[in-house]
Amino acid sequence: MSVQAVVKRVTIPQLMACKRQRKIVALTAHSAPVARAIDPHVDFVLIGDSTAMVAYGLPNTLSISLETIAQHTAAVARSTQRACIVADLPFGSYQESLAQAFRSAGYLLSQGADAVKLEGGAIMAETIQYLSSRGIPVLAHIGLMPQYVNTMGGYLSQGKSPEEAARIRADAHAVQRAGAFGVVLEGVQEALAAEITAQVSIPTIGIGASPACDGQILVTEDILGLSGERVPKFVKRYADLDTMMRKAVEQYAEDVRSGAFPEPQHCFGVKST
Ligand SMILES: Nc1nc(=O)c2c([nH]1)NC[C@@H]1CN(c3ccc(C(=O)N[C@@H](CCC(=O)O)C(=O)O)cc3)CN21
Ligand SMILES: CC(C)C(=O)C(=O)O
Ligand SMILES: [Mg+2]
Repeated sequence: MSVQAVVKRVTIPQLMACKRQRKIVALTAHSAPVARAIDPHVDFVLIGDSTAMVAYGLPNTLSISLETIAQHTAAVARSTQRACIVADLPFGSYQESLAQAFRSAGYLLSQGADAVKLEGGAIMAETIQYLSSRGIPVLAHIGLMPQYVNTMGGYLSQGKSPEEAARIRADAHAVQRAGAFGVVLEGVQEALAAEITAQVSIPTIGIGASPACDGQILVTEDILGLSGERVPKFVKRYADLDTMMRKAVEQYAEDVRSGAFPEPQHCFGVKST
């Protein structure tokens, strides 16, 4: 029998049980080093379609493929032991039909995801019901939905008018009824987030949605200072890794040019004859 300690991943029922007990902590990751760094500290890690923007320099999240999300999901799953793995279903991989959604979500689970996330409320209820009743846990994402950037006309906070707030409230109830294990609330005001969090029995995960939510998620590059100057208003920067990287690379370049690097300890011994 192995003496190696078996670290069990956080399960979906464990995440659900956090509701009103303790805050759920989540961050995004798409690479091994970031996944290793966040694994001990988060309840779940999201392989977000924001990878399109923060890792591939694309202008929005619309053009990242299922295959690319799958590759990053496999990398993150290999590099973590503890955190639950949630992968974003990218734009175009689930809206066409229930069969397409199951095929895409099933593929992400085969690559190491424990659950998938998809954008949409009432409009996606049938899909959420289809997947969750067939063994694929679904995290819903409502409010500001980046895959709707073209119909919204930008990344605008949602639920400001009473009609919009009522729609988001109805979306939260619809995804709960459909079987979502949780719901991401993005870019909604505190009063609405607090009301939804109090009304639904599944955990709410906020991003730009106030401390009233049952948990919080942010894009890791944003908190590390690796996503450029323009970050959403809701981001808090905890480090400036961009400056650290630039300084390290500048020093390396200087050392190569001056001959200060490599030193003897960086060289393989030359056998004297
Ligand atoms: N790096 C990164 N971080 C994110 O949080 C993120 C992504 N990328 N890509 C996908 C979406 C896009 N997101 C965004 C992007 C910008 C704003 C933003 O700047 N919003 C304005 C408010 C606009 C308004 O309501 O008028 C802001 O000032 O925060 C919000 C969410 C969140 N997601
Ligand atoms: C909720 C968030 C952070 C998301 O969907 C993403 O990073 O793609
Ligand atoms: Mg996303």
